[in-house]
Amino acid sequence: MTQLLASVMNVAEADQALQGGADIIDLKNPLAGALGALPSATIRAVTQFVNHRAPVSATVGDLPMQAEMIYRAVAKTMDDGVDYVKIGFWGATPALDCMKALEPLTQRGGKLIAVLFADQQPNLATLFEFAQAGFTGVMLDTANKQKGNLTHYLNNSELGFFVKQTQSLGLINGLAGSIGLANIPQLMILSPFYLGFRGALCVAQQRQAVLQAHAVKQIREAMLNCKKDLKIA
Ligand SMILES: O=C[C@H](O)COP(=O)(O)O
Repeated sequence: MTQLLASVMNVAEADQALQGGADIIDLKNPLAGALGALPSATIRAVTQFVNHRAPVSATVGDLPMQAEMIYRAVAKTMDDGVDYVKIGFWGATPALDCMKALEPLTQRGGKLIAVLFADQQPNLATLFEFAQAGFTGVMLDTANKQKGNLTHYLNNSELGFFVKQTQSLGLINGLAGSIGLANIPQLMILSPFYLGFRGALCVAQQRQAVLQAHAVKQIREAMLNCKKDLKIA
């Protein structure tokens, strides 16, 4: 079953996300960009609060593709005790030096998820390089949250290729990028490992507003209903 990843910014929102049925709690500061990082203290507090009821991931910030800086941010976030660390690989071609620099951390057991941006024409033929560097997964998101959602940039055949390709490489995959209820049927057909949400879970669908349990529940139910429909078909 495709999992529901909910991006939260504090303990209260993590509580709402769990009450609504989120499968993965993702820590992110939506006030600081697409992959805004939260302070260590918040990451630790939420991880402690979740207490293994769900896996926890955290983003390292909208960092430039500088290997040393990314290495330090990922190592620090791993030390905060999360299960997965999400790292943005901006631009069309993923920075090989950054990928390589993170290899010692994947060898130490770090579960890293690369985030590629659908609105930056990502080269989906390079996914095997993430597998080679020991990454646990790759997800698609959008960098510009004002300009359309994931499905505006990649059609279902491209998204399906991404899901299949990651699966065949043994990578988990995720689809996100200003998606909401209306996109669920189209994306569930692809059976991704998870769908990621923030804006759709918040008051007035504004990603910088407060996340609410009932919105998480609505998304959860829509995903479950799609799964049932797929089984019947
Ligand atoms: O990781 C998933 C994201 O937090 C999605 O955020 P968004 O739905 O506001 O684009």
